[in-house]
Amino acid sequence: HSNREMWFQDLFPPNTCPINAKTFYGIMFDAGSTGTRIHIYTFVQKSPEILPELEGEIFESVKPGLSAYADQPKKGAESVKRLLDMAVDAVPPHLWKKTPVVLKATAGLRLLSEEKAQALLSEVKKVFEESPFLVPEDSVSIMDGSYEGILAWITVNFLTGQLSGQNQNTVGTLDLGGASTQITFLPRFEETLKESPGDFLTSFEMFNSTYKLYTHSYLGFGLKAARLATLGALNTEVADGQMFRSSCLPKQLEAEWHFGGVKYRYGGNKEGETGFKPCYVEVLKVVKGKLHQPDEIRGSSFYAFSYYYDRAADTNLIDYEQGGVLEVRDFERKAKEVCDNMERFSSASPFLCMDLTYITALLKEGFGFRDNTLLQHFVNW
Ligand SMILES: O=c1[nH]cnc2c1ncn2[C@@H]1O[C@H](COP(=O)(O)OP(=O)(O)O)[C@@H](O)[C@H]1O
Ligand SMILES: [Ca+2]
Repeated sequence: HSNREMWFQDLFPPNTCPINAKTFYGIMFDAGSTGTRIHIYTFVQKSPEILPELEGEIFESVKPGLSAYADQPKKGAESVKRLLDMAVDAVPPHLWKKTPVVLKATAGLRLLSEEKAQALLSEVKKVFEESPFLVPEDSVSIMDGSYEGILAWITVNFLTGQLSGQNQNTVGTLDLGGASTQITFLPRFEETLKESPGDFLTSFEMFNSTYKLYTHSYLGFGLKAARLATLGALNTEVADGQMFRSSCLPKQLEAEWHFGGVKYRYGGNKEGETGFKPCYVEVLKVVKGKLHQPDEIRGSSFYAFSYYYDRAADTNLIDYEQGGVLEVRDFERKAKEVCDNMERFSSASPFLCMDLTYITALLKEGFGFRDNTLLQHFVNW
């Protein structure tokens, strides 16, 4: 659309003329703990009475996430600026002023101190305000954990057609991020509603139905945060040169790792034990008794994505493009295989054993899933 078309738009009554179909754009940043992603959406409104349709999306991402710039907020904001420059090219200039730009940060920023998180958010806000786009009130913020779970649940159940029509067979969702993990489902039993802590239940309305969902975000239980917890390095002051060791890592390994702007040195149990058994004991300390276990989920199947998907695909449990269905015990089987043959898998990530063991423990001992609970692995969006 160009300015040339505008002068005659008024001549036609709305929705009689297809030229009246309006295109507009929206820019949304997902500031995750491991990376920042931009989604540039194109919508078309064919007539004023119906909801606009999503016509297209441009996606790009950068690593690391904003929280890695905890001590350099301006540099963090620059990483956002580089992505935003793509939107300047993608959106036609005459729509810049009408195109809203928002950024929602998740667990990486939740783990930072209030001051560091705010400094990052306010530098990003400056970048937005210097851009030609529309900057709504509250455009840069940390997303509430329960909203994060609900968003994933809506997306998956909407895409699979469970929210339209009569028979709504909704499926619960499991999201394993870098710093936090979410579980969300629609309770079917009165028991679940009665037994759940009040802040685990959220009602919302959509498409003329009210949904009361069970949802919770566990901060510090994302895959990367769990690595630190297993190493005993989460929420501790790290002394200079301090070494964190684990039986979940290759014996001879010694390396460095940056997370949330902090440098960690870690390595294997040079002298001590290595393998699935001692690793499971270590990981169990991180999850045991720390999560609420709703009885109802033991037998139901769930959609799993993010790092559940990535690690399942990395180890050929599922196809990288297609996804697939797994049982909880498949993760355990794979964890044993990798942990008890670490040399063979050392070309992949040195954390593969720890990650798979953590996923197994989180599912079984954390949430209380059965060995045969089905997990449908949904392609990450
Ligand atoms: O565009 C995306 N949308 C949703 N998840 C994504 C996207 N890109 C990557 N992911 C997945 O999210 C996981 C990383 O989590 P993230 O960085 O969002 O941490 P957080 O949710 O704890 O803040 C990885 O498994 C990654 O594959
Ligand atoms: Ca995420």
